[in-house]
Amino acid sequence: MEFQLTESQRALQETARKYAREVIRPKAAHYDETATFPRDLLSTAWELGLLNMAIPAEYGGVGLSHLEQVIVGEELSWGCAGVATSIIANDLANLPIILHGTEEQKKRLLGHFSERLKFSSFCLTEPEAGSDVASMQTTAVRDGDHYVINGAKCFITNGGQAEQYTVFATVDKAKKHKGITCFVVEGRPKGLTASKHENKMGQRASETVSLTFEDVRVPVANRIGEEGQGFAVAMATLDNSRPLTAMFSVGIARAALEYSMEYASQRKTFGKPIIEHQAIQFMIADMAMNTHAARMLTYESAWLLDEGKRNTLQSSYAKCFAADMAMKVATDAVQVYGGYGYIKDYPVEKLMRDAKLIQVYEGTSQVQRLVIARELFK
Ligand SMILES: CCCCCCCC(=O)SCCNC(=O)CCNC(=O)[C@H](O)C(C)(C)COP(=O)(O)OP(=O)(O)OC[C@H]1O[C@@H](n2cnc3c(N)ncnc32)[C@H](O)[C@@H]1OP(=O)(O)O
Repeated sequence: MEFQLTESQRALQETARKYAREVIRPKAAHYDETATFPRDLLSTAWELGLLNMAIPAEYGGVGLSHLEQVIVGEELSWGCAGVATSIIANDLANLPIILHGTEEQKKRLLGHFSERLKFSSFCLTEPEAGSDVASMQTTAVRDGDHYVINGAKCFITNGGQAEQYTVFATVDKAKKHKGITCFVVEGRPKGLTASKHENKMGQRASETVSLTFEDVRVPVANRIGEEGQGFAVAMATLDNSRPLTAMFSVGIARAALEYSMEYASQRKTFGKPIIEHQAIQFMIADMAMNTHAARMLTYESAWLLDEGKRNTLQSSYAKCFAADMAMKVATDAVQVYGGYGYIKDYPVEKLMRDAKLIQVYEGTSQVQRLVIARELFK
């Protein structure tokens, strides 16, 4: 067992850290304030090979291991979790193709992402179904060598920018999860419309929209897996993507810890820097300890995937622990800053707003506990 990064992993970490420090951080407050799409930042990420990390090199992607992806994920989120979510959305959308596509589909549907900066969206969540994926209402009806998709999806990252959509729909509602099927919709066909960008509490740099599908035709050749396999495709995708969202939490927590240490060293009360008060020392010790514990859980959940092992349990351990931890650490950072922590001119209230979303997306903290309990009692 090794507890240190290799030389190439450290080099990759340094590239991502430099990008986060010099490119993301200077503009993070602007994109948070304006809630506009950070295309310039994403363009630089694409040029540096920090976008499309999960697409294997043989299909034109960056081809990083899962461990390498989470190492990068921590740095991106340290820069700004909203920008990190925008960057990673392509990988989430492309994972079903990477994991379950045929050779022909992988070449055709992944290869073009290396030609220029392009976005792809993962369309699973629906207004009524939410966490209960098996209850989705979007339908896909076979019509010759096409399917016709009708329905609505919500909370879709980069949905207004995307040129490709990975969409889950049911071919038979009565079959519940056994009717769900995965499709790739190319381009922006007639009948596919995106709403305005949602006005979110945090991660405001990531674009979130609702999508409506009205008689959207998709060729049978773009069905990923068989009819009825879509639920398993979605669950396997989330097993693969949750380590990254866990690591986003670590990035937020590390930023909150660093800001708190810096502020606590400068701010004085009762004649000494507040870091010399044990009350503050204990808070900062807890912040550091829990950030590190989440990082270790996340490394393990990613390493299992690199070993070709199922990581459902460890992926939910990491996502759940890290998300709840980041919320607590960011809230404590606001406490360390006192009144200034509540003011937007200081950096920590953004971290608290950004952390909250990680307890909600990619499976809420409650869904993670459900998965953990089911895995334990299997
Ligand atoms: C990184 C950037 C982030 C971008 C923005 C974020 C985007 C998002 O948030 S994506 C959407 C997030 N949504 C979620 O995470 C959905 C949460 N819900 C779930 O995960 C599931 O619905 C969950 C766990 C509640 C289970 O639901 P439930 O309907 O009870 O299904 P369940 O009975 O457990 O399983 C059904 C079948 O699937 C199988 N299955 C379950 N889990 C898995 C798995 N991990 N792998 C393979 N198969 C699985 C089961 O074995 C079962 O198989 P069978 O058909 O043989 O019985």
